Amino acid sequence: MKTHKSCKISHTNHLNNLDVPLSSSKSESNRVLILNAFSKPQATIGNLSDARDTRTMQRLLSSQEEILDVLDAGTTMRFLIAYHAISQSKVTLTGTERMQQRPVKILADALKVLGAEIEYLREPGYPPILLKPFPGQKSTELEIRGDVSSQYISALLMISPVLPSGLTIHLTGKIMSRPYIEMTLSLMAHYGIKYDWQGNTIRIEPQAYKALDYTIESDWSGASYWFAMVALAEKAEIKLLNLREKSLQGDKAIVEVMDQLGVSGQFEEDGIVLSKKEHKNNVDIDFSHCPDLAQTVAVTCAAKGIGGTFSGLESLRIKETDRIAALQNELAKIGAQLTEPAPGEWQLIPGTRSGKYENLTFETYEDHRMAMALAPLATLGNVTIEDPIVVEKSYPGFWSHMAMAGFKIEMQD
Ligand SMILES: O=C(O)C1=C[C@@H](OP(=O)(O)O)[C@@H](O)[C@H](O)C1
Ligand SMILES: C=C(OP(=O)(O)O)C(=O)O
Repeated sequence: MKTHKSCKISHTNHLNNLDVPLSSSKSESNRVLILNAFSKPQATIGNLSDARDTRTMQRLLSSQEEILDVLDAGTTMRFLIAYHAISQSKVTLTGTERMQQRPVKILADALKVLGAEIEYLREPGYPPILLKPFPGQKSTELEIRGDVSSQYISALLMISPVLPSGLTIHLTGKIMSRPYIEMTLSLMAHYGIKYDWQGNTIRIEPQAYKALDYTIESDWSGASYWFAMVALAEKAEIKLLNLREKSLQGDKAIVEVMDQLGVSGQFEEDGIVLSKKEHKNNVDIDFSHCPDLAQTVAVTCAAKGIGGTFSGLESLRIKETDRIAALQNELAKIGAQLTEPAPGEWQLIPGTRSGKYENLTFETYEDHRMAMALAPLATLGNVTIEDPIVVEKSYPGFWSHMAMAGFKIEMQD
């Protein structure tokens, strides 16, 4: 997709008889690429994601360069730090300006306990980061906080079986984004790895990855924007393809969340059919284990006039942008407020401007999820989304799928 200044989406409030193909999961894809890199021979991966973050992971895993640029891909950065920390190569990992503000110290400190030699090239605790050839394993056990990013834990888990003495990881504090840790372990199990998870301790013995073909499911985070469109449209019945009732992705939680916001989901063999139903007037949602759904849900509540009590939003400040600040700014344009009356407790106050909109323009803060969470407002009026190319990070087909759904999409320079 070419870079355009903005994208105008013309108002459409009926979405009918549509099969949405979606992108496949970038979280599953990025893990399977790392696991495949550790396996001999490699497995065949079906339905690998077309997300830029996945394409970047694939490209960098086969690169011989000394400086690897992950762009704005957080999982790619965190997984590759662990991968290269225990390799015999000398590699620098860098990324966009924002990526250089996303913390990696907790992961790097854990890798140093293992014996890795790591240097920060600019700001201590942040990329760019230099990973020297691994001198050998110094420890078989480490402690790591579970309340900042699960990506650090997934990164350590995936290298554990190939460490000469395996690894015991003690998780401390609250465990956030837990389904992503479970996804990592389930995919490792698919590759033949045995693990033992008791309480807050995970033990993985040294063992070989065995390639087994795998087909990646559609992306539930990307699906959430379609749930939002159904919640907000006047009439809607659509099918989202290749989503399974038994999923490795925690963002499948969108089915239960949107059930309260007026969307009924019925699983079929090849996906899930969404239709409209009654909604609640107030909801109480904890996003600790599905942080990527927060923007979709906040925008949907704001536009439907539903009050929200939200928790588990801590990690939103260290993602592609400060997602709390970005939401506060953009929700204000539809008269809604996101406030924090007590630490960690958030209130979504829909305000007076829910209903139909005139022309509204939204900024996206270099964050794909801001663009895709705000786009469903086109069911209520004409909407302009700035910097539409941001969606490429996880869902490059998003605008063309919206066009398929009947929205008139005009890219503007
Ligand atoms: O492991 C993963 O694939 C991800 C974990 C989550 O991050 P945190 O664990 O930092 O919350 C999520 O927000 C991100 O989009 C993808
Ligand atoms: C936070 C996200 O991704 P990452 O951390 O991999 O950049 C996301 O996709 O919303």
